[in-house]
Amino acid sequence: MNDPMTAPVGPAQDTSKAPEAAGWEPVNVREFERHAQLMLSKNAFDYYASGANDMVTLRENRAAFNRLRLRPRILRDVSMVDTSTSVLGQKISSPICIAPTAMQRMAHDSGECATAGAAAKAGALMTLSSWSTTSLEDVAKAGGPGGARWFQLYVYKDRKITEQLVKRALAAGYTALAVTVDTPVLGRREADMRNRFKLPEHLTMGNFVSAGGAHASGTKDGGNDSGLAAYVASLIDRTLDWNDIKWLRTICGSMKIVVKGVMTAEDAAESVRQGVDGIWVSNHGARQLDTTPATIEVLPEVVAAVSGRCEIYLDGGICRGTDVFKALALGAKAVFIGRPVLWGLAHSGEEGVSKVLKLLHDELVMALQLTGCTRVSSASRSMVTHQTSYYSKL
Ligand SMILES: Cc1cc2nc3c(=O)[nH]c(=O)nc-3n(C[C@H](O)[C@H](O)[C@H](O)COP(=O)(O)O)c2cc1C
Ligand SMILES: CCCCCCC(=O)C(=O)O
Repeated sequence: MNDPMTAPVGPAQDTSKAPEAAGWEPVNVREFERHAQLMLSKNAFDYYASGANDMVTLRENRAAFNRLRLRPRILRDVSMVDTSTSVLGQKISSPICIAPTAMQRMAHDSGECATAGAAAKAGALMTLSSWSTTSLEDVAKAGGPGGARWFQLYVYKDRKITEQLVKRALAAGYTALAVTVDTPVLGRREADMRNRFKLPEHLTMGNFVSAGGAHASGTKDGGNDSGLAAYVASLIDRTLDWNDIKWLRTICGSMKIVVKGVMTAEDAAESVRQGVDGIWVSNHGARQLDTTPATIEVLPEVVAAVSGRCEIYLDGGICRGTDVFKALALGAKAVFIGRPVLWGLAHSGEEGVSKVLKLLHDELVMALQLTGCTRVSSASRSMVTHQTSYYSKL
């Protein structure tokens, strides 16, 4: 297996098969996606890009942001803008954080290490997937001692494996566990079914190498189906409930606990009752239950139910600085981006991720300036309205 820290530029960056991609400097996230489509194998691009079933929610995650209108304030000296903030007491340079996405080495040989390097350079928070193609220890090393890092947890049926993973994350300096709660079974991703999705043979699930066998390969023979769905069905614990969150608290040491995948006021209120440290509003990038609402649409009900008792984060469909602004204005403490990071990786590894982070950061700064805000906490509820509110006043 290649050492991800020193691996040569891999086939994903070979533009000889995609001459249209050579020298293309995308100017927005959607162009990074189009570029990635030219560069990546169909197996990899479809896995990264698709949503579940008819992808209604995938479209909604974007469309709902576009239905919101901004109400800018004027004459407020925006010559200096400060985007810094904090999550769970940790200072970060920007409210734009990195969501966990599995198997990043399909996008670039340097995969998760490149993402960690770019995050550390930008002072951004990175969340590493349980299903990383690099070990969590190597990713921590790549991010360096100052890097802000959370670890995303999938709970395995084999609780010893789960417990070891949690202990390793603690030892490696991850400061929070983002427990993903929306994935008792894998969503129906039809492109992966058609492609009979498989993790390429030269890659492994970096956190499970010592567990060996199916744990490390990341896919099982799914027959005519996606190998990922078969892997999840055989190894991931679908009995997960609130008692497991209590159990995780007993083994996670100083790491905080964030539940990732909250979509209703009821579950937000229950999460607070159960004493979680943070609530992550997410529909898993529209890859699990299709026809749920967009995340930005459910944010207000979650904010109301939580009523300031813990931090709230949001992901899903963010690809503009104005999207970030809208989520902050509606009560998110920070936002997370999933696919945009993969598109940056596919473009040019660490440099590509840095470019995506900078692009979104610059767009956020401009959104703040043009709405009359000099810091992220100035983005307020009154600055966002639904497009229909203008028609109702006619
Ligand atoms: C290719 C891919 C892999 C993902 N892998 C994980 C994962 O391992 N763990 C997890 O909790 N969420 C995973 N997610 C969901 C993301 O963390 C996040 O919720 C979602 O991507 C946000 O939407 P966005 O891609 O529109 O930014 C994955 C998403 C994608 C697109
Ligand atoms: C227990 C479900 C694992 C899902 C695999 C990675 C992921 O979250 C995704 O593909 O989406």
